[in-house]
Amino acid sequence: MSDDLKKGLEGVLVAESELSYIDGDEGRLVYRGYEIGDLAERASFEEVLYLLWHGELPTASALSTFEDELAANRTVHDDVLETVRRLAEADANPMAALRTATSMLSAYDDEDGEPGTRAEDLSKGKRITAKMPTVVAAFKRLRDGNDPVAPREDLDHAANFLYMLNGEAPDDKLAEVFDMALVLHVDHGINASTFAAMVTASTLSDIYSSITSAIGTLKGGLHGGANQNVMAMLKEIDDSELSVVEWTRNALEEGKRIPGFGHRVYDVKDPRAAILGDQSRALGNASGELKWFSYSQVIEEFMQQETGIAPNVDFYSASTYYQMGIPIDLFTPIFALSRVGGWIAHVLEYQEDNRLIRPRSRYVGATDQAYVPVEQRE
Ligand SMILES: CC(=O)SCCNC(=O)CCNC(=O)[C@H](O)C(C)(C)COP(=O)(O)OP(=O)(O)OC[C@H]1O[C@@H](n2cnc3c(N)ncnc32)[C@H](O)[C@@H]1OP(=O)(O)O
Ligand SMILES: O=C([O-])CC(=O)C(=O)O
Repeated sequence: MSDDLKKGLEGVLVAESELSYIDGDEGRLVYRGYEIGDLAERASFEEVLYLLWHGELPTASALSTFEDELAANRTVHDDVLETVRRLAEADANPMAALRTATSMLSAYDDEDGEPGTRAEDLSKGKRITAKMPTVVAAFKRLRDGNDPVAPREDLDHAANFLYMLNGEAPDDKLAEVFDMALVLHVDHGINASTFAAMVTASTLSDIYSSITSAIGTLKGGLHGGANQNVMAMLKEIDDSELSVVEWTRNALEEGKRIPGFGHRVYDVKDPRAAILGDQSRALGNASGELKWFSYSQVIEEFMQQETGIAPNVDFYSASTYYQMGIPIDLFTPIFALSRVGGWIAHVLEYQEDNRLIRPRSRYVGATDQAYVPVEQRE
């Protein structure tokens, strides 16, 4: 492979950004100058959304207005709920259902501005961000044979989602852990799904199209879909006769990738994995069942020793969400409920100085072929 061909666009710079800084050697992540650890511990998801979209942390009154605006936009149109019901009855993949419903939401967003402008994309982006949790929670409830629970405006984004999912308001601790997870997942440079959103936006398409592209891209197992695969692995290990180390060693010997490990940018442990690992351990301690955290820790140590490959964000989010009682196939939709904030932020930033994104491939196929009519082909 020659030097000018960057398979997977590795290391290729496509934009300047003030949104998130990643130091892959030190394991450091910063949103607009603020360390991820500080934000995870001290800021709410709404505050971080505001920071990403507006460039600075909100004042108390700006935050309150912003929270109210999001909360007032949580309800989704009955037609969309009806489609979600059909998708649930058809046992659709939850990410596919979210992708379809998010796309459908655009038909009921009657703001008629100019796509590709900040005003239009920000106001629609707020509505998408407000409504996606309602879609995911409704899908889960309908799939379980329950009616959807209408959103509550008096709860914050994290607590309201758990309320709509379970039909009862979460205790403060669970709401806090979930809010922290939303903060940790909201942005991460030009990852694959963010790039997908930017490619779509760069054609001057609309923000619903960008978010729909991004949801489809986040779904895959090499990206956001890995969090579900991590939990499936932990459960498979639990069901097997093998020790955690034996299972992991066999998987590596069979040439399998261990979900939740490795990263295009980090050479060391993802800082988000460290924070989520603490949450996973704390939940295990609180319930008295440390199995899922312990398995994860053994895998991490073994992977470090055998391969030097460290965990990424998806590794400990899996056991964290599982211990919160969240169904495994909702882990990636939950990632999307957070990352939508980053997708919107990058679209807004890129469109300040938009240029169509259009890379090239090197043609290595045949040339000078003579066309043969179909009846003469053998
Ligand atoms: C939110 C997120 O998207 S975080 C990432 C979530 N994805 C996963 O956890 C899936 C598992 N991880 C992977 O498949 C990869 O590490 C990726 C896709 C994340 C990054 O891939 P790339 O940057 O293309 O790395 P690449 O595929 O070149 O891997 C480099 C080497 O590490 C190995 N490697 C990378 N990840 C793993 C893994 N999880 N398990 C075992 N080996 C791995 C590869 O086999 C390769 O080895 P080789 O050079 O001997 O062939
Ligand atoms: O940055 C990436 O390539 C993947 C990732 O960790 C994320 O999207 O959060």
